[in-house]
Amino acid sequence: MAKRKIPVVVVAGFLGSGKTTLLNHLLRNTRGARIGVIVNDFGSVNIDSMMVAGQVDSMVSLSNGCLCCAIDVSDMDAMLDKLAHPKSDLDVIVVEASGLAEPRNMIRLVVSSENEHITYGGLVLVVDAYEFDTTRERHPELDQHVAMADLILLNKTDRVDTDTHDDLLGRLCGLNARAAVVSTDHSRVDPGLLFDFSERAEPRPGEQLTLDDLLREHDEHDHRHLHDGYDSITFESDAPLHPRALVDLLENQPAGVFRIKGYVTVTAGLRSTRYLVQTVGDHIRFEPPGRGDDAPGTTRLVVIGADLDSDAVREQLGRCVADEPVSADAMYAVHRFTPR
Ligand SMILES: Nc1nc2c(ncn2[C@@H]2O[C@H](COP(=O)(O)OP(=O)(O)OP(=O)(O)O)[C@@H](O)[C@H]2O)c(=O)[nH]1
Repeated sequence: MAKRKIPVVVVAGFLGSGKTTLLNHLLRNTRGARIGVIVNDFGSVNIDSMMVAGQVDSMVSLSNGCLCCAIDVSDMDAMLDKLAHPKSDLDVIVVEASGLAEPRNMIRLVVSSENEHITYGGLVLVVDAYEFDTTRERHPELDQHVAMADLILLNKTDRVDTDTHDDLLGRLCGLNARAAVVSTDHSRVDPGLLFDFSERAEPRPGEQLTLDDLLREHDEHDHRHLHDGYDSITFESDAPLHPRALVDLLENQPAGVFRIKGYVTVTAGLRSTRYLVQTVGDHIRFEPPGRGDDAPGTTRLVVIGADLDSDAVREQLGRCVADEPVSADAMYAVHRFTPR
């Protein structure tokens, strides 16, 4: 009997909307399914791949650019070939696009693949309920992304009140009457909703984009990409950081910054502590580093934003390095942002 083709599900969503959180949730709730992932990060250090490391059956990671433009169909094929081959017993491949990727291009790359073991499995779009309207003001094309999706996760519902949630839910359903829209907190969705996508050789005509549409639009090259104007800066340090200085910087971010993520070591009193730190807009969170933390002791942060002054950002981060002993109570600054 012919082997079933492996569905390739594309997960997209603006910076910080909850894509890696979704991937981690799926990997912890596989129900026996074997999952391969392709992880793409905009920065030169792939923090996302570190955040899912150790949980996944097979992973390919690509950093330093947006999957939607940094690669062509043959590059995508090379990545898919690593995961989908005759001996591969994966049940699904999840492609986590960078937060600045164009979903249209991602779909095109998968649909145009010549790998005979895969089939396009649909687009899952993660929407940050708290940031959606602000982001949409800067990027009206988010409406098109919503319209293209097969499943929409209205995520971070814990950060908005019921009226805002209901209003947003109604608008998303209005933009895409075909897709299921599911409200989630920390991307906790029934995995069956993603893995049961039926085989689909191409986006369904009349309902979203046809293959012809995808290919034609890409040839035109006249459309702006979400990542136009965005930069990413990587900051690395072997010396630990001063927790209060770091929190001060995160609370008063350099102009243009939208997203910061990475691993930090902070020191206070006699202790050094390691965290995974993340900001989305003005929302800050410090968490235990988890299994993917492959360089304990060092700090590696990726800062993403529009029109950033790289030297100024690096200099500001450099000033957070603790160059003399730090009193133990400086750690309270961080404790305000750790999950209870
Ligand atoms: N309050 C709240 N925070 C959330 C929720 N989902 C995710 N987060 C947090 O939002 C931050 C960003 O989540 P990620 O899953 O890394 O977002 P992402 O879309 O992968 O980010 P990029 O890859 O940088 O685009 C993390 O600190 C998450 O813990 C949620 O439902 N509620």
